[in-house]
Amino acid sequence: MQPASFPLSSNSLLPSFGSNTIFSPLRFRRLFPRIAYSSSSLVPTNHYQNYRLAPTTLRSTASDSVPAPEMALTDGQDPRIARISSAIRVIPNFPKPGIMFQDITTLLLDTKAFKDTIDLFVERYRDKNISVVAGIEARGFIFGPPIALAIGAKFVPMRKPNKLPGEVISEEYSLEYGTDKMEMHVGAVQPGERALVIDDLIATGGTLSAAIKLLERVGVHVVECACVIELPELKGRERLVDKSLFVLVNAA
Ligand SMILES: O=P(O)(O)OC[C@H]1O[C@H](OP(=O)(O)OP(=O)(O)O)[C@H](O)[C@@H]1O
Ligand SMILES: Nc1ncnc2[nH]cnc12
Repeated sequence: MQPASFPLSSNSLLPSFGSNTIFSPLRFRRLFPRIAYSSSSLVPTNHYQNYRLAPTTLRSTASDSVPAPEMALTDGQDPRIARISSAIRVIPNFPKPGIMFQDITTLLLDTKAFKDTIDLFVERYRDKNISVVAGIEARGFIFGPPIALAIGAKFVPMRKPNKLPGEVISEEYSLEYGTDKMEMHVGAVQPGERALVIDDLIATGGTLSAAIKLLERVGVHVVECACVIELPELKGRERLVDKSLFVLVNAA
């Protein structure tokens, strides 16, 4: 039996920025200036309603401020990461004015980048005794199942209210204005199981923290949360408190 929290240390395949992030936009801009992310600032107000475009240009990200030795690791960065990052499209003003929407549908069109994304997660989580991959609606349903199949875990959907047909347990979580709810089928997981929670993106962290609470309420050990993209300005990572978060790309 493995210890409750195994060390997910970085290795040569998956260099880290100190936090569990393996891509920084600053370094990416240096390497690929023509396909760098739009340099928006994101200022939180509430959930989606909130990624207001501030009228500034470049700004540093959390990843930019990590100590030099950690940055040096990225020189040997896995070449798959740059392709994944460049395959993600940013759509300004969707679904509301001021929001820079990180659109992963273009990543799904790039068969190599999509496969690399899944492979990077599988390389990290195989042999970690994970029996549950919990995917968050909607885009966690895209990345979760192939990872679950590859590591020999079951896939458990974490859904928005009134979508699951069976008996559910729910967890309400707060947005800046109002609340939302996440649901999971009763009996989908058993106490003592080890879970990975997967979504496409972490912004404020409210969604992931609700998923963690839901799983922990029924005695599941959440080994780690994983996302393709992090919006570091929104500090969602802090909301996960002591839970480890692994992301592939930081969007600034
Ligand atoms: O970290 P948070 O601030 O909680 O935000 C992250 C969530 O927001 C997005 O989903 P969205 O709410 O757009 O729902 P959808 O996947 O159904 O479109 C994203 O896919 C995450 O699930
Ligand atoms: N900027 C963003 N792009 C995509 N999904 C999001 N969820 C919350 N903020 C988002």
